[in-house]
Amino acid sequence: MNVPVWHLYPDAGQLAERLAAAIARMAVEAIAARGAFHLVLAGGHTPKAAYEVLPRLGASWQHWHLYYGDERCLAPDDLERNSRLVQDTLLAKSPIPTRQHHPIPAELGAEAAATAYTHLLPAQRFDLVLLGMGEDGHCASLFPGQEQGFAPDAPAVLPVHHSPKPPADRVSLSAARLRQTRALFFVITGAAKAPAIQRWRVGEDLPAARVGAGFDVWLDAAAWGAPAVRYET
Ligand SMILES: O=C1O[C@H](COP(=O)(O)O)[C@@H](O)[C@H](O)[C@H]1O
Repeated sequence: MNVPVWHLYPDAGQLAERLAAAIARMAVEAIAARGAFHLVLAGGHTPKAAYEVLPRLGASWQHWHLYYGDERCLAPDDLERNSRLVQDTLLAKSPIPTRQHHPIPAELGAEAAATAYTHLLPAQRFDLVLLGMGEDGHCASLFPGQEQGFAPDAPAVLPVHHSPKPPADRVSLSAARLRQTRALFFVITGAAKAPAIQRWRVGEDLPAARVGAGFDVWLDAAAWGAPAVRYET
């Protein structure tokens, strides 16, 4: 399967509500079936609205385990850290045990953090991976032209240097590890992402397209950029 399943919402607010409800539902199902919910969180600013809604809809928080698809090599409390956004939204209002929140220790530097996170990741596949997408089509910290993250023998976690988007030093899960999951949702909103979505739709080999092949893309009308055929209800 090379194409994703596109899910269109009229606006970012409705998308966030529906996404949070879907995550909460998947958590209930995973906990009932396997006793735990292993969720990989997206970085960037796009998922903020869903992270703010989720505490109202989620339950059985003691069984949630949180991981990250990527992190920026900044101090732990830096406002540009992906984990800082999660701390200020989802974690501020949901009692997920601290020991089950697994930020990437990117403050150690890219190499040391990648090694530490490799040992910390669960052996089994994730229940759900959330990913955003940059205007250049990158996802997690897998940027166009940086092939290491897509190699068949890539490690699960990679140090990333010379990122075209600041900061230059980052840590990212590889494409193969991100795809070891029961479900993967891209979350993409805003008109600035429309050109990359258009490139994805016509088959360009963007990092997001490579990771997302066969999975789901949730997007608002602005990111879709063209008249919608049908919105999700
Ligand atoms: O640098 C990154 O950018 C993308 C997109 O971020 P957004 O602010 O436009 O939502 C993000 O998905 C990635 O995880 C992040 O580290």
